[in-house]
Amino acid sequence: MAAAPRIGPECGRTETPANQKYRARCLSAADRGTGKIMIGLVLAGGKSSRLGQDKTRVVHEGQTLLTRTATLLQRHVDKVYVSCRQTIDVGGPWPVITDETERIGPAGGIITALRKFREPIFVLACDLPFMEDGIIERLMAAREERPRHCVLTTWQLKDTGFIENLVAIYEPQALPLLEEGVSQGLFKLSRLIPAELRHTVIYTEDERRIFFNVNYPTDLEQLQGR
Ligand SMILES: Nc1nc2c(ncn2[C@@H]2O[C@H](COP(=O)(O)OP(=O)(O)OP(=O)(O)O)[C@@H](O)[C@H]2O)c(=O)[nH]1
Repeated sequence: MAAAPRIGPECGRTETPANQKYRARCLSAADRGTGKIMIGLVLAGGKSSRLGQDKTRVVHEGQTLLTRTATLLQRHVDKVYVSCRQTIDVGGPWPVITDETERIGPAGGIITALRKFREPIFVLACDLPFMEDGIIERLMAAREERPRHCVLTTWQLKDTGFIENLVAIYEPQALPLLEEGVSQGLFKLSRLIPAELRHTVIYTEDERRIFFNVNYPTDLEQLQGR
C-alpha cells in the first residue's frame, strides 16, 4: 500500500498558496548541491524530561555525549555548531546557536541554522552514543546520489520504515517547508517534509544498535551496562 501523503489537502492540512509556491520551488530546485558539506549541527537543546538529567552531560567512555557527538561530526565537516535553546557551556570549541523559535523542539534548532547559513547542514542529535563515522560517510555519499528535488537525505529502518530525522542532511530548500509546517502548528519533523522530497538510506535491524539513543533512565542503565 502506498504511504499516506504527509502534506497537502490529502492529509487534512490546509494547502495554502504560499505552501504550494514553496513546494513547487523545492521540486524544481535546480541547484543539486553536491560537494563537501561544510556545516555540522549538533542538536543539544532538549529538556531531557524523560531521562530526568541533562543528556548532553551523560558521560560515556570518558566523554560527555555532547563532546563525543561534536568531535565525531567535526571529522566530516568544516565547522560544527551546537544548537541549544539558550547559551550553554559546551565544553569545547564549538559555537552555540540559540533557537529563534522556542517550544517547537529540534525543528526550532534546524530552522534557525538553515536561516543563518542557507547551506546544506548535517544534523546530528547529541544523544546517540554509538553513532559512527561510517554512518555519516554513507549519508554524505547518498546525498550525492539523491534525486535532485529531494531536500532531505536521511536514514530509514528497513523493517518498520521508521525515519531518523536527526541523523540527516537538510538542504537549504527544506527551510520554507519547515517554516510553513511550523506556522500551521506541525512540529514533528516526520510530518514537515513530505515523503516525495525525502531521500532515504536504509539501515537494517543489525545496524539498529548504532542508532540507539538515550531517552529514558533504562537507556542510561543499558549504556552503562548496569
Ligand atoms: N536546539 C534544540 N534541540 C532540541 C530541542 N528539543 C530537543 N532537541 C534535541 O533534539 C534531540 C532529540 O531530542 P528528544 O529526545 O526528542 O527530546 P529531549 O528534549 O532531549 O528529551 P525529552 O524531554 O525527554 O523529550 C536531542 O539531541 C535534543 O537535545 C529544542 O527545542 N531545540
